Amino acid sequence: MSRRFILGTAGHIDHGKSSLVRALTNVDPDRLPEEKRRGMTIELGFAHLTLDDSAGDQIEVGIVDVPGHADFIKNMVAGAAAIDGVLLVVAADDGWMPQSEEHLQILEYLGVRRAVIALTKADLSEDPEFAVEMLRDDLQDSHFAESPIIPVSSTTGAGIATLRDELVRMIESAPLPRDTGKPRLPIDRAFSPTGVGTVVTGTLTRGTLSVGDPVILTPAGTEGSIRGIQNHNASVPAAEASMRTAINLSDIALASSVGKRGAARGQTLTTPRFATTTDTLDVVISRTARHHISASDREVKLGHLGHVHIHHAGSLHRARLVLDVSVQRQIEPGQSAIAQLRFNEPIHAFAGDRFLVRDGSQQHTIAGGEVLHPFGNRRWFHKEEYQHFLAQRVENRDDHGVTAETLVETLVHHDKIISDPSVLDYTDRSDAELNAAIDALESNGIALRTPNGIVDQQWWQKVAAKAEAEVDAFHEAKPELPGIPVLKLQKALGRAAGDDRIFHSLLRHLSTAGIERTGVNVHRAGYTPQLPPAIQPIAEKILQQLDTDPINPPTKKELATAPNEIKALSFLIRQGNVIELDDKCVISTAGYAQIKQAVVAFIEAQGPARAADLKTAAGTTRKIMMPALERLDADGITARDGDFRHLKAPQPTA
Ligand SMILES: Nc1nc2c(ncn2[C@@H]2O[C@H](COP(=O)(O)OP(=O)(O)OP(=O)(O)O)[C@@H](O)[C@H]2O)c(=O)[nH]1
Repeated sequence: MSRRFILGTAGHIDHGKSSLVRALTNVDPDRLPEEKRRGMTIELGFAHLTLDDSAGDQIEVGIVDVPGHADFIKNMVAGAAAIDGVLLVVAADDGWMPQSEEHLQILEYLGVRRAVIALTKADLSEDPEFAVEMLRDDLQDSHFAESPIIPVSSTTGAGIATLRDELVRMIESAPLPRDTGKPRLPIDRAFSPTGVGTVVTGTLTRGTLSVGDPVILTPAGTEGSIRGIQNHNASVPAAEASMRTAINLSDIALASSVGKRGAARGQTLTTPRFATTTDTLDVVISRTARHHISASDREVKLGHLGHVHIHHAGSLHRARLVLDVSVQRQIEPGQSAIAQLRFNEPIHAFAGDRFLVRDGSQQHTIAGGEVLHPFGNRRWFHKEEYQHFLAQRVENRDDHGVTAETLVETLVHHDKIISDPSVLDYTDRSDAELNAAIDALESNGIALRTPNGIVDQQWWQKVAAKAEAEVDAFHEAKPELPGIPVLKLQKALGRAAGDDRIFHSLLRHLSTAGIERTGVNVHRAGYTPQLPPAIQPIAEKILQQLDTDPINPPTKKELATAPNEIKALSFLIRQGNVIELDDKCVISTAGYAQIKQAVVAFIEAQGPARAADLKTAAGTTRKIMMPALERLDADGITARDGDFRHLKAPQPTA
């Protein structure tokens, strides 16, 4: 299989980027009539180059030619957001210019780490070697300080072969494209050729998209599916990570015809699993301390509550910058800071995404950043624990953002419960990487998988121990009750029980410690309620009083008024020794049986009867008979028909 690489171009206007791409590929990347007329690149241009690697295999290079003019920085960022390496172009006759510097800073901010520098128009330079030396100075204190500098001329063809060799070397030294299985395609162009529907183009940064896949445009939230895929003008069944591709969409129109819900640059195409948007990003922001930084750029303030423009994955958003003012109110050149970006509109972002910060007037590129947590919490941002959570993320990063283990560990430490592990979907880490991280954290005693989420293991054990202690304390304090009511236990456990699904997991976990739930109560397995010794005689006395004249028992009030008497009577009712007829009357089981027998005998002999006749037959009072009959109805012995009760026919057994 041939290797793929997305190469961006960068450099000051008229330094010869487009000519160089043409010399390398024989494709003219300036495709707009206006570009031809004005002789400069406005939109992103795309070309395709096939190189041979050192083993003779092919490398498919997608070239994104970005505009050099200062007015078109937005387009430049859209192109640079998805590139694997850069061809930085500097004209030998002009040297390092403002957009050479700005592009270099943008590339650094966006995390581009591989470059070949082309010193173009070498034919116009009297001393190309001196020009190379000067350029080396300009690149000092940048990530590209050691990158190869190749003098070339697109006019004479000099140096082009060497440049190709250097490009191959750079590509071979780069890691293979990563596939996290999380497809995202930031759209750089959207158009609607007659008879074909909507076509979008872009670089699929991760994952795979296949013909027929359901897709969603984010942040618009418009659903559709993939009708066709092209790569370098040929139809393919699927697009893979790091592939420049054109996708023909079903059910998604162009933005111009359906307002903001349609396809346009700035939207990202993804699958429904990854379509959640956010309006608050927790980030780390850095400002360069380059020696070339201009005085006017240096003076731009980047402070707490300032308005900034954020370029991210080809889209541009306004945001409010929030800093932890206990640490700093400003980010000066050369400084980094944890910050929160608050947007007024939804944005689609993953942890690990890079972005560019430009000032409110869009005149200056002032900083770059990386997303630490895509679902920031505005209320918590200033809290110490939250700052700690973010600081840990800053410290444990690699080229793809926060490491998988830190992503999980910091989240369980801070939240204690990840009840919705799908937040981990929004990271530049595959499911396999995240699962391996969770396994490692489980074996280190840090996290624990429960059926309903991932929890902080130590905290979970503490909560489980507290729950056990609550159950035992309840049995001890109220041995006559079957167990602690669920709601009471939930309240005692606070946050742990706030999420019903997690509380459910906790109860399941507790079953291994011999704790069970029956109905609304949680208790030790096999627990039998019993009255405290001091109350037992009271219960016996109540039973005696009820047995004296079983069908004409004393009322509840007559039986129990003192707290211990009430406790004893409630216990007898719960245990089934005494039947509660209504809120005033109780009766012994023997008394109820007598009434039942009298009612059944009377109706069998006389047919359906009125309550008054049944009361006389049973020899009790109306006060007892009325609720007793309702109870007999409920028990399926009798049934009511107007003023009459008849016996309920026994239900056929199945
Ligand atoms: N002599 C000479 N002229 C060159 C060379 N490369 C480019 N040019 C000329 O320089 C001018 C600008 O070249 P482009 O390739 O359009 O420059 P660009 O960097 O793509 O410009 P933008 O895309 O608008 O930023 C054109 O007139 C080219 O003919 C070269 O190697 N030698």
